[in-house]
Amino acid sequence: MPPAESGCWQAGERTAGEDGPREIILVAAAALVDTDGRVLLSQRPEGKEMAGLWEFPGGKVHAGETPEAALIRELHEELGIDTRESCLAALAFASHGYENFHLLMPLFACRVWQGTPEGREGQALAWVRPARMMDYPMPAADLPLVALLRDFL
Ligand SMILES: Nc1nc2c([nH]c(=O)n2[C@@H]2O[C@H](COP(=O)(O)OP(=O)(O)OP(=O)(O)O)[C@@H](O)[C@H]2O)c(=O)[nH]1
Repeated sequence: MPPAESGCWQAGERTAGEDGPREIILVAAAALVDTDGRVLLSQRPEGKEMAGLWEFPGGKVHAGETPEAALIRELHEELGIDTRESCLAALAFASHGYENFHLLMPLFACRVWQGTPEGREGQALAWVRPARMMDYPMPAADLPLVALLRDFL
């Protein structure tokens, strides 16, 4: 198929970076996968930006932190579970321009952790098969990752 007729070409008439540079925010996220192949999604609580949307657990990487260390810290803080760097497998990344910032988000698969995930910050949790993730509204950055999870998991 000629490039000009393919979906990605049609979807993006604007050139990336047209609006000038935006701050790049580095966020590390996890696809926690259970023994049935379901992935844990966490609902963003009221009062936060993008409240109500379902996302992969994780959060911003602090200065001086590696993405893996940030993710281990966030999983403990948000869900009360413990995992190790050796249990994190780099799976994919999202690179997405939001209005106020550009999100760069490595996504790690994790199948081994200690503890039972619970919404320590009051957030709802759901174990979801990748094929059913379209039933859960997610941030725009995550949509390409959902397609990858369907293929990889
Ligand atoms: N954890 C996570 N964040 C995501 C995903 N997709 C996505 O666009 N984001 C965005 O990444 C940004 C950083 O996430 P965060 O959880 O640390 O941010 P936050 O708003 O809670 O900020 P805070 O840590 O200052 O409270 C948010 O704007 C969030 O919406 C995702 O799948 N997981």
